[in-house]
Amino acid sequence: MAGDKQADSTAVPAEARERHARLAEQVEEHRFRYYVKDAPVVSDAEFDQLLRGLEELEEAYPELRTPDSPTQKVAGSYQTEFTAVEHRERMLSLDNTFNDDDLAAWADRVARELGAQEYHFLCELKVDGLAVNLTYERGRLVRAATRGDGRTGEDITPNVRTIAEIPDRLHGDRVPDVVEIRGEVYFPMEKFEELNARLVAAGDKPFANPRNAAAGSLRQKDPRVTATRPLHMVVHGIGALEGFQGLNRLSQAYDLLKQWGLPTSPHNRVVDDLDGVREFIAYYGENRHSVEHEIDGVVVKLDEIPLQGRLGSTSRAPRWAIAYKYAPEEVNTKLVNIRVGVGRTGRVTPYAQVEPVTVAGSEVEFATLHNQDVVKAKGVLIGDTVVLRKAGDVIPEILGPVVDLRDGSEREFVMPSECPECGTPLRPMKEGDVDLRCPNARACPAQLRERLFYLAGRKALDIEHFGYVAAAALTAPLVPAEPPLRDEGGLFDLTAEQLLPIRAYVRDQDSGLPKRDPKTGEEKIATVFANQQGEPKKNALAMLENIAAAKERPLARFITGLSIRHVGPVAAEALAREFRSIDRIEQATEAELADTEGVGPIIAASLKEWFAEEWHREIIRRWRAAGVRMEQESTGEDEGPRPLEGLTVVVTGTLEHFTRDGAKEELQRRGAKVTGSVSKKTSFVVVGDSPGSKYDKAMQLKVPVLNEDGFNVLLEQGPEAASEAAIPAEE
Ligand SMILES: NC(=O)c1ccc[n+]([C@@H]2O[C@H](COP(=O)([O-])OP(=O)(O)OC[C@H]3O[C@@H](n4cnc5c(N)ncnc54)[C@H](O)[C@@H]3O)[C@@H](O)[C@H]2O)c1
Ligand SMILES: [Zn+2]
Repeated sequence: MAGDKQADSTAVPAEARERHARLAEQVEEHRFRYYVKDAPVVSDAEFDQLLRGLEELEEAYPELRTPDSPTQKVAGSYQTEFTAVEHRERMLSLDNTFNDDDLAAWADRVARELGAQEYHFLCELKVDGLAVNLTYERGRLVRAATRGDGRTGEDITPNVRTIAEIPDRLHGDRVPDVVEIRGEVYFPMEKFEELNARLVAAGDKPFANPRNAAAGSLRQKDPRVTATRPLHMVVHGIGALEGFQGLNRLSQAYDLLKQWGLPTSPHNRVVDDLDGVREFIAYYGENRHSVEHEIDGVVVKLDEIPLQGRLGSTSRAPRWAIAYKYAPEEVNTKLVNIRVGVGRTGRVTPYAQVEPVTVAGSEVEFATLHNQDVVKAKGVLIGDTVVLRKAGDVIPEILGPVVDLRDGSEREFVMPSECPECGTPLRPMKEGDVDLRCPNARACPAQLRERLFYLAGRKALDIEHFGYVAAAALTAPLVPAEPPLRDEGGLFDLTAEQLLPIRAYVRDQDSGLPKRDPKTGEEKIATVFANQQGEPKKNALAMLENIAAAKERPLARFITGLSIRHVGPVAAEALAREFRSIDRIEQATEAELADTEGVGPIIAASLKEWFAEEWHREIIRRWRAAGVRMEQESTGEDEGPRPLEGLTVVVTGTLEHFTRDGAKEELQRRGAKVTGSVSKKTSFVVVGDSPGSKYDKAMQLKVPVLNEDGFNVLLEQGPEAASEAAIPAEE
C-alpha cells in the first residue's frame, strides 16, 4: 500500500492522504446526519474541528484541495424524500472566524481590494436555524427550498406555507418580477422543551437541540405536521432579482423587504469601521440571550451591493461577508448517572451527572433536571450521549439525547421513593404537586446542611469563612458522634472547643456528595477546623468572629435565612419594612401578612405554617437568647415625623419620577402602610401610566385616586391637601 502511494508521483505523504480521506468521509457522514436526518451525533464544535483538520491538511498539501473536497463545497448533495429544485442563484455558506485577529485580517483584505472607495459594514446576528430560499414571482410565493448543495435544494414549499410570518404575497405595487429571498427558519428555545415532551409522549424521537427541531419540523413529508410546530423566520439576503433596479445598499434593501411584508431582523446595524463591528460583536456577546432566537455569532457584510460584486465569492462563500462565531454553548457529553439531591426546603430534585466537559469557559459535571417529569419529557436515558447547554451564568441544562448513538445499554431513570440521605419516604407536599419532598425537615442531614449553608450565604447572613464544607461538618460530622448543630438554633452558641474535634467528609456544593481524591478515588475526609497541632485554624477563628458579627445583620436577612418556603430576599424586605420585628411578623394575622405589598396569600400561608412549628419558634428563642435582636434598626432618617401614619396606600402603574419601590419607601418613611390590593379601607390609590384594574377598582369603591402630582401633594402637604388634589370619581 505504502509502496503504491510512493510510486504516485505526488509529494503528498501517504499518511496525509489517508488522513484526508478519512476526515473527508467523516465530514460527509456528519453532514448527512445533520442536513438530511436532522439528527447530528457530534456537536457543531466537534464538526468544525474536523473541517478545520481538513483545511489544515489542505494548507500543507494544496494538492488535496480538489473541487470535491468537503472544504470546497456548500454542504453536500443527497438523495432525499423531497423533490430537487434548482436555485436561480447559488446559495453560499460563510467563512468563519473565531477571534479578532482573523476578523481584522478579513477587514484588511476588504480594505486592500476596495482601495479608496467609501464603504460600510452591515452587522447582523447569525441566526442558528436552517437556511431557506423563497422564490417570489410577481409578488407571489411560488417556491421554498432548503439550501442543499447551494445549487440544488429540496422543495419544501407546502411546509413553508404553514409558517404564518412568511407572506404568500408581497405587499405593495413595486414588487420585482422575480426575487429570491434568503433567510433562516428557527425554532424558539422556549418552545423546545414542550415539543420534545410531546414527541416523547407519543413515542417519537426527541430532538437534540432547537436547530435540529427547526430543520426536522420543516423537513416533514406531511406539511400538516409542520403546521403544528412554532416555526419562525428571519430574512438575511437576496438571491436572484429580476425586474427591479436601484438597490445600492443591503441595509436599504432590508427596509424594502420589510415593506413587502417579510420578517427582517430588528437587530441589524450599519457601522463605519471595524471598531463599530467590534462593538456590535461585544454587545451581542453580552446580550446573546435577549434575542428572540438562538444565535451562534455575528455576520458582517459589506453594505454596498455594487462593491460586494467587486469582491466576489469563492466556490462556497462570499468574500464580502464573514461570520464571527461566539464560543459554543452546546457540547455533547455522556450522561453518566441521574442522581437526586435534597434542597433546603426538602424538595428532592433529580440532577444529571455527566462526563466532565468544558463549555462556555467552565468545567461542567452536573446539570439540573428539575423534577422527574422533566426527565421523562426530555426523553433522556442514563448512559445516553446528550447535548448539554450552558448559557451565560445560567445553570447548565440538558437539551436532549443523541438518540442515534444508543446501543441498548441505556436505562431509564427511576425516581427513588426514599430520601437518599435520611431514608424517609418521599411524598408530595400537597396533592397534585409534581415535586417530591423529604418531610423530615428538622433532622434530614441534607436539608439541615443546605439550610445552614444558605443561612450563612450571601443572600442571608453573609458569614465569611462559613462555606459548604463547614455547614456539612457542623451538622453531620463523622466525629464526634453528637453534631454541634442539630438545627440552626445553636448557630450563635458555637465555641472553638466544639469545632476542634470535628472530622467530616469534604462535600461538594453542587452535588452534596463527598469529594473524592482524584488519585486514589477515595472519599475525602478532613479535620475541618483544627490544624495538625490540634489548634484552631485561622479560618475557623475568623468564622466564629464573623458569626458573632452577623448578630447585627438587618432583620430582612434573618427572615431570608430561615428558609421559609416562598420567602426570598424580596419578600423578606417587604416583611421587614412593614412589620419591623420578627415578633410582629409572628403575631400578624394571615390576612395582614397577605395584604402587605410584595407578600400576598401564598407567602402569608407559608409564614403561618412555619411559625406553627415548635422547633422553628425555638430557633428564634435561642437566637434571641444569644443576643440577636431581629428588629428593624431605626436609622437616623427614619426617625423623622410620620405624617402619614394610619394611612393605607396602593401604588399602581408607572410613575415618571419614582420607581415603584422608591414610591413605596417615601410613603413608608412617613408612616403610611403600603398594600397591594385596593379595598374600602384603602386611603389613597396612586396611579401612574397604565394603571390597570386597580384604578377601576378604586373608582368603583370611590377611593381617592392620586396621579403623580397628587402623590407629591400627599408626600409634601399630607392627606387633607391630597384629598383635594384627587382625581374626581367618574359618575
Ligand atoms: N454537528 C454536526 O454534525 C454538523 C454537521 C454539519 C454542519 N454542522 C454545523 O453547521 C454549520 C455549518 O453550516 P454552514 O456551512 O451553513 O455554515 P454556517 O452555518 O457557519 O454559515 C452559513 C449560514 O449561516 C446562515 N446565516 C444565519 N444568519 C445569517 C445572516 N444574518 N446572514 C447570512 N447568513 C446567515 C445562512 O443560512 C448561511 O447559509 C456549522 O455551525 C457546523 O458546525 C454541524
Ligand atoms: Zn431526608
